[in-house]
Amino acid sequence: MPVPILLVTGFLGAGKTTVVNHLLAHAEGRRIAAVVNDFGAINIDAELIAGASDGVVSLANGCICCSLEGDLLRTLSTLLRRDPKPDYIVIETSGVADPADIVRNLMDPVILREALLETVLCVMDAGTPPAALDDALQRSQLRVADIVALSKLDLADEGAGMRMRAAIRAQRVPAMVVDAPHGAIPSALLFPTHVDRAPAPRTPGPKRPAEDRFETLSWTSEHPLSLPRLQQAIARLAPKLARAKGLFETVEQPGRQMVFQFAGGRATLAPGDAPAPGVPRAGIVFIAELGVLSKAELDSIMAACVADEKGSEGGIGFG
Ligand SMILES: Nc1nc2c(ncn2[C@@H]2O[C@H](COP(=O)(O)OP(=O)(O)OP(=O)(O)O)[C@@H](O)[C@H]2O)c(=O)[nH]1
Repeated sequence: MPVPILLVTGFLGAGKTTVVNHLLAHAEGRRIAAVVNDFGAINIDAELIAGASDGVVSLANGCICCSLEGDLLRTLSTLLRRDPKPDYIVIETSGVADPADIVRNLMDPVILREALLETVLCVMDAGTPPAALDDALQRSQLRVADIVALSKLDLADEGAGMRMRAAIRAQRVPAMVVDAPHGAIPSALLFPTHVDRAPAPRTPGPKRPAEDRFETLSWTSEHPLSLPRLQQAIARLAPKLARAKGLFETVEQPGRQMVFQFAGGRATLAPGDAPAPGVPRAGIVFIAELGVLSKAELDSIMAACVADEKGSEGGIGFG
């Protein structure tokens, strides 16, 4: 029987990695291989998921819906030659990927013989303003979904879940909508329980012209970062950012890696795993609309996080 594929899509910072991590942490004996695509040069997602599973393949520095489509197909072929074969394959797209193109790529005859797209899951921040669903990329991510998972309901106001459901219905998306508190979705919804049931092949829609709308800027340092100075830097950068995430040591707690996330205008900091040998002590990926943030401006703002001079107080608070 073909190996079922779960494709996880959703806008920048929606909560895709959180869903995949939850799924891998609750695999209950299933062999789940994960393919993770970050379109920046540093694949932070792969590092965040690596702790939860051995079978993570990272595709970075490009998008699997366009520039890395060949890499995706090669990766899938390699996974399918593994002995034992994975029971399921999860593909997490980057937040800027158009899943319709990936669905088309998965129709490759070599892949189709051994693996079939079973479910497309679109993760959606429940606090997203309904008007954002008019955006072509977000619409495309919703349109191919079989299931829409509402994330971050705990952060949104009371009516947000209802409003989002109504906005999704208004887009005539036929998907089932479920809540995904901190990434939790019943795995029975995502993977078939009767493995002898082959999913039906899909008909991919017409190809959309590629649109370069976002760019990623990576910043690394061999020094730990000062937390108050980082707060000031993020406060300056926030109006220009669509998303940022990174791993670094801090001056305050050297030898311990912190996970930094900036999504939906909210910054958070959490303790991470021990730093991997050979990686820079700080690595952060910043995603902005094209032309909004230059590397020179980013470098000069971020340099202050490791500089010697004393910074002033005040900055963005970490949630
Ligand atoms: N409070 C809360 N935070 C959440 C929830 N789901 C995700 N997050 C947080 O949202 C931020 C972004 O989540 P990710 O899972 O990294 O988002 P993503 O869609 O993989 O991001 P990209 O791959 O960069 O597009 C992280 O700080 C998560 O911890 C949730 O249900 N509740």
